[in-house]
Amino acid sequence: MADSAHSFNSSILSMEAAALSTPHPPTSATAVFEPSLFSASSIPAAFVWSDAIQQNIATHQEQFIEVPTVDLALFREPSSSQRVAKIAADASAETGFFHVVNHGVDQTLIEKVHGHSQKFFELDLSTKQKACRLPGESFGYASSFTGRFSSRLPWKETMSVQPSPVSNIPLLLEKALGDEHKESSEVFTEYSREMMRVGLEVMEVLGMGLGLDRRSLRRYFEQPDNSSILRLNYYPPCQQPGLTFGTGPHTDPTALTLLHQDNVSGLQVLHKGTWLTVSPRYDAFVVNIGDTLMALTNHRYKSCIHRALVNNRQPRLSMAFFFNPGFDTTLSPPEQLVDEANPRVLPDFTWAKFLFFTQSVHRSGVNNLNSFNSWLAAQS
Ligand SMILES: C=C1C[C@]23C[C@H]1CC[C@H]2[C@]1(C)CCC[C@@](C)(C(=O)O)[C@H]1[C@@H]3C(=O)O
Ligand SMILES: O=C(O)CCC(=O)C(=O)O
Ligand SMILES: [Fe+2]
Repeated sequence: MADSAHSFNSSILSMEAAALSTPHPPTSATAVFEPSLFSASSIPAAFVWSDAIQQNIATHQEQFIEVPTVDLALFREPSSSQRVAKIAADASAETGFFHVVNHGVDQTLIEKVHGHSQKFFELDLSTKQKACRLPGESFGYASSFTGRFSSRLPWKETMSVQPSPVSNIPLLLEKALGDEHKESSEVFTEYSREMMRVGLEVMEVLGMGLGLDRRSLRRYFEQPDNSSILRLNYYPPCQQPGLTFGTGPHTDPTALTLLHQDNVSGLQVLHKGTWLTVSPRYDAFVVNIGDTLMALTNHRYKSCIHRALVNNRQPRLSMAFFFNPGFDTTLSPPEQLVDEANPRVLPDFTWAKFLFFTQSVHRSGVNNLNSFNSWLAAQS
């Protein structure tokens, strides 16, 4: 169970929240994530993670992973599409992640998103808090989730926006912060549109990789009410980086994550029992299979266990686009993925229900689907 969680209060989910669970009240903030902390020689106890200490992350010899690469330009060539789909499928069935290149997203747009994200996080804390994630909401600015969780706080600030079905980007930037943030709002909107295009194309690759037709997975994500999330992550320097995590070990509950990291390393994935660093690659997106896609493929593809480390030298920025089906799309695997040898692992569910679970019942970690399955069983 979560240490504590706000109720999730989107209009779509609030009725369900009321019906399914008594939301936990927010705990009082145990530590304020303000700039003086970034140079403090010791960090507050609420940020200390025992698994970081046990695993000696401070002194551990860093190893790098050779990342499988999925080339979308080659996928578009009929003669090589099957070969590319196989690379993606093998990677997704093993560690649940790969790089995607030749994605067609303008490099200048990516640079602009980094620039506008940087500009946002460099604002005064009091200004950022004007776009604050309110109790019960899942969008807006949050520092370290103080209030939502009381221990194992992540060493990060985040800004989360929803590009569709109804975009809250102008509301969170222009309306909360002022007209001078209009350009940031436009850049994040355009980037989200591009991420949805790439997300759909990757779904085609992954569908074909299962031996199915191109639309077999893509069709779950095509409706205009898709509920993806753009989350900007900012990891300030930390003077005791071996005691904490920027983002703790977890799988993404979402369907597919398209992540772009700046040139500071920090992202690690668990590969065959070993934590390996994913070197930043500016021309590529890191694609993570999330729990929702694992469920939708009847566990053929595995959600990727990953985490982000912090360092004591420089801030790090990453942009995660969590690509999701519509809130109410029924997540029932394509029939070809279910047979006697591969019986259904999970019952049907909707992204709305799973999102509610991750925001109000369970704190996301490495075992989200099992916990969700038990919770669903207890509901019925
Ligand atoms: C639906 C979501 C919940 C989280 C944001 C998106 C997808 C990833 C989830 C998260 C990043 C997994 C690690 C823990 C978490 C609390 C975080 O550190 O941000 C998660 C997000 C969340 O619950 O807000
Ligand atoms: O910052 C990173 O590299 C990873 C972030 C992440 O895993 C997330 O936002 O879900
Ligand atoms: Fe993640």
